Amino acid sequence: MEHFDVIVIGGGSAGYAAARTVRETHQRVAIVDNSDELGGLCILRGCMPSKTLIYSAEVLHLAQNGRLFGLDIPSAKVDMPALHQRKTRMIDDFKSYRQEQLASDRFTLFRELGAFKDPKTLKLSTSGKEITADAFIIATGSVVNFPNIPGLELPGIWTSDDVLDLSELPESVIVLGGGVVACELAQFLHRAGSKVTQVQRSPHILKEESPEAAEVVMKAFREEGMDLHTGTKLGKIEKTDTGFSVEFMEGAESMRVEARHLVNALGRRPAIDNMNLKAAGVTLKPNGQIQVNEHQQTSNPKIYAAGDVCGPFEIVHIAIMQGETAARHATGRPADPVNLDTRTSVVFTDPQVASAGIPVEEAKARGMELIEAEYPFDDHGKSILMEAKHGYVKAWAERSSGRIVGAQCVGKDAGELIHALAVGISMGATAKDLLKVHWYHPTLSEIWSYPLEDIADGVS
Ligand SMILES: Cc1cc2nc3c(=O)[nH]c(=O)nc-3n(C[C@H](O)[C@H](O)[C@H](O)COP(=O)(O)OP(=O)(O)OC[C@H]3O[C@@H](n4cnc5c(N)ncnc54)[C@H](O)[C@@H]3O)c2cc1C
Ligand SMILES: NC(=O)c1ccc[n+]([C@@H]2O[C@H](COP(=O)([O-])OP(=O)(O)OC[C@H]3O[C@@H](n4cnc5c(N)ncnc54)[C@H](O)[C@@H]3O)[C@@H](O)[C@H]2O)c1
Repeated sequence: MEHFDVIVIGGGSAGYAAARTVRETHQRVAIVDNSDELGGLCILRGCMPSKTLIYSAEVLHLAQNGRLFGLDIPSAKVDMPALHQRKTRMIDDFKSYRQEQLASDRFTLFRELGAFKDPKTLKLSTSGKEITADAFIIATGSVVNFPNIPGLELPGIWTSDDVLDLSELPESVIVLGGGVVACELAQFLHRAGSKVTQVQRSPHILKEESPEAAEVVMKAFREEGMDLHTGTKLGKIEKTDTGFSVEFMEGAESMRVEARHLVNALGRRPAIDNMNLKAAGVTLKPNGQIQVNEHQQTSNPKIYAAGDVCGPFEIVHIAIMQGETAARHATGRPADPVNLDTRTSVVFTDPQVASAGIPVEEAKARGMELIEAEYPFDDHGKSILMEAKHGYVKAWAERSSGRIVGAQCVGKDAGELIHALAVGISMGATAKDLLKVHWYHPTLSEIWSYPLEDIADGVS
């Protein structure tokens, strides 16, 4: 039986980071991955293809609104085959680099599904081979969830994978859900030229974000002409002669919408099917993700987990950090737990929603006494001249010290802008510290100086 120092199950962002980190000190590292194509979700069907398409749609949107900037652009429209080709070219490049890394002789790569036979043995699905290790790192990611909604199992319903691989423009699409995937892809489809209807259960989209932030995005979506329904309860989905219909309640009103295509963007669940985790002594959280401690150890201390399979955030840089922590701990090295108090997140809608640090409500619930300050983009020189007036920046700090504990930016390029505050939060900076920065004029970034000044003035 082949024995390894560490076996990593799953070769996506978390798994590759873990394997690379183990390999710094140990020779015998196996990666087990059963995908048809290596590379992981982020590169193949997640972050990179979606952001490639979303950026093109943003350029198109600007061109179509050329009049706002004093430009006469007679017509601008999407060329779906060209868009698809561009995306494919980019992803081919990113994935071939990752595939080379995974297939290099630094690792032993098994292209099979791994399932535990017992806490120390992994059985491979195709060859039937059994392999053992001193430690395991589970990084198998997530799969699209299909909640129990009548008709959701019908053939032809799309997931994000299908939207990201479109080479023709769909005439009309219903997008179910109001999470990050639903919002990013619904706006992309709308801007590309499809007639989009989005149906969300909660009263506001992006329920992980503040209602104030979601409100800005909802307003922008509606102003752009998207048909957005919130506060709904889904009924049944049916096939029609031309596509699909969805029945739902919106408040007390019974609604029915139709379109040629339907996208299930109702969330993802951990990819743990057929892994026999019970035999390995690995327990799950109530939401189905693998339970881990601060060093990413599962209920079996020799088995770790990292990435979407354990959460709590399905975000690629967190998956990488968790993979590195797991690998360092598994190989007996000092391993800093991932500090979620300095986390960042970005939703790539337009306007974008970006956050850093501890969310304001969470900070208050922990008993922190805060000073909060915000400033709107519609009163800021650079955003006004860029016609980017949706949204605001907001920061909050400990009242006693002025140390910034969190920040949010909703607006154009918020995902870039948030990093100025993310650096400060990660380094424990106060508002006064951040006011030493030479905030260049006129930039979008200099808008941060206004709430920072208010906070610095208010420190008790
Ligand atoms: C449409 C979309 C857009 C996204 N955009 C962003 C973004 O902009 N920014 C961001 O931070 N995050 C984004 N994400 C989330 C991000 O892609 C994930 O958080 C990240 O890729 C998870 O990495 P992972 O290593 O945990 O899992 P994955 O990359 O999914 O890797 C898991 C690997 O394990 C393999 N595997 C599964 N089960 C087994 C088994 N039993 N045996 C062997 N191998 C197995 C799989 O085949 C896969 O290769 C997006 C997600 C989606 C769906
Ligand atoms: N920009 C980014 O960083 C980015 C982009 C895309 C995805 N992601 C990550 O991927 C993960 C998955 O995103 P997602 O949007 O697929 O999932 P999600 O969990 O964020 O959203 C799921 C949506 O489906 C709705 N829903 C679920 N079950 C339902 C039901 N039975 N009836 C009606 N509505 C229901 C929820 O209300 C929610 O609006 C997220 O956690 C996110 O972190 C990140």
